[in-house]
Amino acid sequence: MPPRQRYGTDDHEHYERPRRRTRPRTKDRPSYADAAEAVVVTVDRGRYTLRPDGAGSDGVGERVMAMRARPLGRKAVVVGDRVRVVGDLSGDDGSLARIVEVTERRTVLRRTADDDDAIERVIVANAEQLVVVTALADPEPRTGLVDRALVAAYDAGMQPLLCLTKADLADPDAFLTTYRSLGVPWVVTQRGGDLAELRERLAGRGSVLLGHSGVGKSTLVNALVPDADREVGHVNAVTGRGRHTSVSAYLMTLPDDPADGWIVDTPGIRSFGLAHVQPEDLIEAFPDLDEETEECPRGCTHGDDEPECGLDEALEAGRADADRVRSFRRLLAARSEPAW
Ligand SMILES: Nc1nc2c(ncn2[C@@H]2O[C@H](COP(=O)(O)OP(=O)(O)OP(=O)(O)O)[C@@H](O)[C@H]2O)c(=O)[nH]1
Ligand SMILES: [Zn+2]
Repeated sequence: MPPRQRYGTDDHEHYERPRRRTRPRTKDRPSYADAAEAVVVTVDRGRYTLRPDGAGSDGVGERVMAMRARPLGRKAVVVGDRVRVVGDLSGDDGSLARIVEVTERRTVLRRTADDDDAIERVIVANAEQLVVVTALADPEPRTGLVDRALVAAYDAGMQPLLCLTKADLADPDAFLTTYRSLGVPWVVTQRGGDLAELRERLAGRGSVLLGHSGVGKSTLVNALVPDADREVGHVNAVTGRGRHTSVSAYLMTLPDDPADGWIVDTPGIRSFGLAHVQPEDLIEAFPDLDEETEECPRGCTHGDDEPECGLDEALEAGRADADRVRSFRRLLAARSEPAW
């Protein structure tokens, strides 16, 4: 019986029992049956900003501050997590709700420990797509960085999307040659151009936008979510911290998308360690190549310095495309390049 009904008006017996016998037994522990569901919008030093399902309706705020409750133990709570929450959901100043449960994650985008940060971290949960924002010029695109972002996407089980900005300054063809054989989808954007194609790619799903300073990521975010600055500003006002100083990832629902798509901006993510990514995990993103590695010697990394790699046999036998194998091996090598 749900706990709510234990205190129902029909339950006379419950109150007539001697007091001692009503001592809570294990099965009477709170089950949080009336907890609300919410998504984690941003995380800032132990404080979580949530958007509850049904936000904006009776007594339910658009943005609710919360802390973690004891039942969570040490489990991390990250941006994009679906959580169950109890307590004050009004979102009023000074109110604080409690997160009692984190729903199982569909994807996890993580980064390995790096110089600035000794802990391996999950950056975003439940996103399906990683949008790698790269300028075609000013700054010049850097293949190594794009490759590293792709490795992170494939490892996370996310679909990559190349978003090539500043197409008014340079032609995308030369750059795209590098990615054609991997089959990475792409869109181009330019100053004054419309974002219809990008919006279509973002509709109805969760996407993380990753890009280096100056590539035009903020310009895109502001066009997609005209309220973006105000939203992030509001969170920092509540937490008492300056704008864009401490928030490293921030989730926004797309206002023009009836299918409830959302994006996560990552203004604070400056490095992206990939040491945790194993060749076996990466090659799974390329089933045709994966199949060719079944006979590889134990521990084969599938790199071009491996003496008996199945990928080389597949090339010799004409079963694999040389450009595709070369590109896959370039991604493998990008794991250990410095910085993202
Ligand atoms: N020519 C051209 N310039 C653009 C385009 N998109 C953005 N810019 C310019 O590029 C510069 C950087 O854009 P931002 O949107 O601030 O880039 P960002 O990636 O968010 O960089 P940070 O704010 O430093 O993190 C700005 O001067 C923009 O006006 C574009 O499509 N074409
Ligand atoms: Zn191999």
